[in-house]
Order: sequence, then C-alpha cells, then structure tokens
Amino acid sequence: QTTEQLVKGATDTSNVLNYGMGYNLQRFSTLNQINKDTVKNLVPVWNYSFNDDRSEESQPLVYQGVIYVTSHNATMAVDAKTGKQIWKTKVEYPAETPRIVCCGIINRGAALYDGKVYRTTLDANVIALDAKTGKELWRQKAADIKEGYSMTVAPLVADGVIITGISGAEFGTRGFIDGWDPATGKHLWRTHSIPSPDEPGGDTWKGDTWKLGGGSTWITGSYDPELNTVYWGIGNPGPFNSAVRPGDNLYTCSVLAMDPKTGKIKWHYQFSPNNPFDYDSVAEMVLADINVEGKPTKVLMDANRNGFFYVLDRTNGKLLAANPYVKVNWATGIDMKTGRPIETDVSKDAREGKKVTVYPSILGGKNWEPMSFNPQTGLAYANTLAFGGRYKTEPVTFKQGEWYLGMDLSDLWEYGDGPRGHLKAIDPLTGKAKWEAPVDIPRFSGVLSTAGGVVFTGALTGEFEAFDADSGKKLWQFQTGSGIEGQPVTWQQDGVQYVAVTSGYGGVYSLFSGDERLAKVPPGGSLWVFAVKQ
Ligand SMILES: O=C(O)c1cc(C(=O)O)c2c(n1)C(=O)C(=O)c1cc(C(=O)O)[nH]c1-2
Repeated sequence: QTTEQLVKGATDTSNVLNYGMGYNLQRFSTLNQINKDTVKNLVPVWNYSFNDDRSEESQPLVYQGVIYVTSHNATMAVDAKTGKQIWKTKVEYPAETPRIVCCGIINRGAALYDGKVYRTTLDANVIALDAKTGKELWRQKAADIKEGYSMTVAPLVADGVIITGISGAEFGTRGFIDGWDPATGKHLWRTHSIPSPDEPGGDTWKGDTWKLGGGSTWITGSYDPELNTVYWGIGNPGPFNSAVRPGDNLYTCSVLAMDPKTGKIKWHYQFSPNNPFDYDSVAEMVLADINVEGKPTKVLMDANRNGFFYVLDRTNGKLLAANPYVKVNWATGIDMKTGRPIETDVSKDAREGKKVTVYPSILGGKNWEPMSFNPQTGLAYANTLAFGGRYKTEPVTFKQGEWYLGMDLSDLWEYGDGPRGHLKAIDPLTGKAKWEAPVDIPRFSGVLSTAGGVVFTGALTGEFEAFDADSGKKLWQFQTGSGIEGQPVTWQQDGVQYVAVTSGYGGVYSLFSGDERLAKVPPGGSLWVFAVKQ
C-alpha cells in the first residue's frame, strides 16, 4: 500500500485501504452490482467469529483479497473469499484498563501502509504488524493509561506519516494528535489540542485549567492530498462543568486543518466555544467538491454532535452553511459572520448550574457513527439521534485516573414516546432531510452508500439493513446474531461485489441509555460478508 494507492481511495474498487473508504471519508462506492433491484438477493457468504463479546466497531480493510479487521483484543487477517483466518495477533493490556475508558471497550480499525498493519490499543500504544504474518514490528507508547489516556481511534496515513488521536477527555487529560514514522515508529510530532499559555489560543484558558482541558481526538481525520491538509476533529472540554474553565477553550469542539508532515495547524474553526454539553466535534470531517451558490467549491462537511450540519470552505476554514439537522434548543442558529452559535437560555442556565433539558442530549444529534456522502445524489446519509437530555452541573475535583465531569449522572435522558433515531438523507447546505427512516432504538453504526442507489447500515438489535437512497424505503435486512455498531464497506473481487460489516453489541448507548429493550440482544463479535446470490 503506497501513498499513490491511498490517494486513489474508493475509486480503486478492489480494495478498501483506509478508514472512511477514501481520504475524503465519503464512504461511497461506485460499485453497482448490488443495487436497488438485486439487493433483495443478498445472502451471507461467510461469517468469521472474533471469539469476543465486546462492541465491535472496527471498519474492515481489504487489500488484495485479504481482510484486516480489529477488535479491542486482537488484530486479524482473513481470506476475503473463504472467511478462513490467515493470522490473529492478540492485543494485551493491563486489567485495570476498562475502568479508565469512558464509552466502550472497542477499537475502530487499522491502517495499511507499506506492507504493515497499524493500530492503536486501549492502553494507548500504537503498534505496527507485518501484514503477511501478523508479527509485531514496533510498538510505541503514546500516553499513560494511569493518567486517563486511552485509544480507540483508527490511524490515518497521510503523506507517509502515521497519524493517531487519543481518548480520555472525561478523565482530566490534555488531548493531542501524534505523527509517527511508518517504518520505525519514531515519534515525529505532537500537536496538542489544548494550547499551553504561551501558544496561540492559550489565552482562552484560565490559570491551570488547560492542563486538564480534555479535547480528545478519538475519530480519524480526513486528508486532501492536493492541499496536503489533514482535517481532524477535536472533542469536548473537560470537565463538563464549564464554570470551572471560563473562556472559549480552544481547540475543543473544533476542527483543525493540519500539515501531515509537521502537525502544524493551518487554520481552525470552533463549532461550540466553552461547551458544557459534551459536544465533541470529533465526528468525520467529510470532504467533497460541491456547488455552493453556483460555484464549484472544495468543502468540508460535518454533522456536528451539537445538532448543526456545517459546510466549510476547506481551503481556509470559512463558514458556508450551518443548519440544524435534528431538534436543537441550546442555540437558535449560527452567526454566519462570526461563526459562533447564538445561544439560548438553555446554555446560559446550564452554565449557571440550573437543571436544563437540552436538545440534542450529551450523546449528540449524531455520535461517532460515520455518515456517508453520495456525490451522485448530493446527500449525506447519517444515523441521527432523536432524544434530549437532562443536564445539571455539580462541583468537581480532579483525581488522576478518575472521572472528571462535574455533571449529575443520575438523570440523563429525555426520551419521549417517539422513535429515538433516524436514518436521514440530509441536504448538506440546508440541513433538511430529503427523507428520514425512523427507528425505535437508535443506530450507532456507520453508513455506506453506493452507485447502486443503496444505503447500508445496521441496527443495535442486529439487523444489517439496506435502504433505497432516493426514497428511504427499506429494501432488505438480515439478522446478524448480535447488535451492529460496525462500519459497512464494499469491494469487488473476481467480478463479484461484496459487502462486509462487523456485528457485536456494546458501545456508549448500551452503557448509559438504560434502554431495557436491548437486554435480549446477545453479545458476540463476528465479521459478516455478503454478496448477491449467483
Ligand atoms: O472524550 C473522549 O475521549 C471520548 C472517547 C470515546 C471513545 O474513544 O470511544 C467516546 C467519547 N468520548 C464520547 O463522548 C462518546 O459519546 C462515545 C461513544 C463511543 C462509542 O464507541 O460508542 N465512544 C465514545
């Protein structure tokens, strides 16, 4: 896997080389053997067991007929045609690790480059394995789990540099993004998501608050090879209780445009300054070239956790559109001149310590589950969340390796009677849905769209599902045996189009939602591969 191959991205339909199916993270494929007519004949080809009962969020990669997939405790290479295991390399981590991880014992996938498989570990190591044998070639410790740092992110390889983020903003950490040498593992650079007082942006923190300021970087960035720019989202500030940290708290809840070779920040845009509601802005920054007011424009799109769908000019960070795509009550809109939210009393009251009901909830209008942008329909297909939250701050003191939130966790959700989620086909420039398919139990899985006019995703109750990209009508589903939180991908081999997804129940909703309907969903991680019956 070379830089040239990675740049080709999803136009190379025989491989799936990176997280997001192409550097633009569009999760769109030009393949159309599986289409609106044939999808009803989709059948499983094989199923591969992970021998694991955690949440399986990994996006499979495919290279020359081999699938590379991760779980929290193993990296696996599987023959794409037969489902036979080629190698499996275990990942060990200290037994205390799960206690210091906020939202699920998971891993989101690997990166491929130069004959190696790169991944992160829950206890914050970056490792390189030989793609042929699974043998570990190098290992680097990015941070100390005892200090609250963990890793769930899939690495990005851009301009010959392995780039990784970090988790841990709920534990009084200070976030960063790292660059590593692919061949040796040498640490090349670190860019903190929270500047120190002497760096630009350092004045947006008071006193020592920056040291515990959070700003995790737990979802993989996108990359524009032409502009040689990486776009990486930054998480929430810590603690949630914003009275502890007055100021804008840069670069939390922002996107950073960075140079992959040096980690230097080219520009930033902050979505939610001084955010009290855990509105991490880590979710995928999807790149596309679309018409804005009649002009072809290089944009970045983000269905932000704060409930607004943003379109930015990715050459300079200028705001082009920001509209709600779910119910929002913490702000009435985004000021197009300043780029700042126009906040309501819900935000003011929350900051003053009053109990509020906020839309979206702390899980967001969309959580981490990646959307797909289909350049043929011009729509972004996203699994959105349709519930609010109750929110009240409380005093908080920092203790290393302990939760550092300053929020009352005893009463979190405002569910209502309706569906708790939708699959939406969103117009990026208006935030409006062309169609929406409601779902009682919200989805936390990725979305894939194809030139066959089909949108794939999966339910927490286990169904792998296909929808009509134009109408939202469900065309097909298959029960995978456990809940789906994976990220579907597609490729073709020897003239056959395949779709793969991991199944395995868990993740943030299972931990915190109290949704009793999920009690009957059995755990059990595995990888499914489907094709049209010949
Ligand atoms: O701030 C962080 O460091 C951090 C990390 C993670 C993670 O690494 O999975 C999640 C979150 N926050 C988070 O806020 C969240 O809602 C969440 C959901 C999930 C999941 O896998 O279902 N992870 C995370």
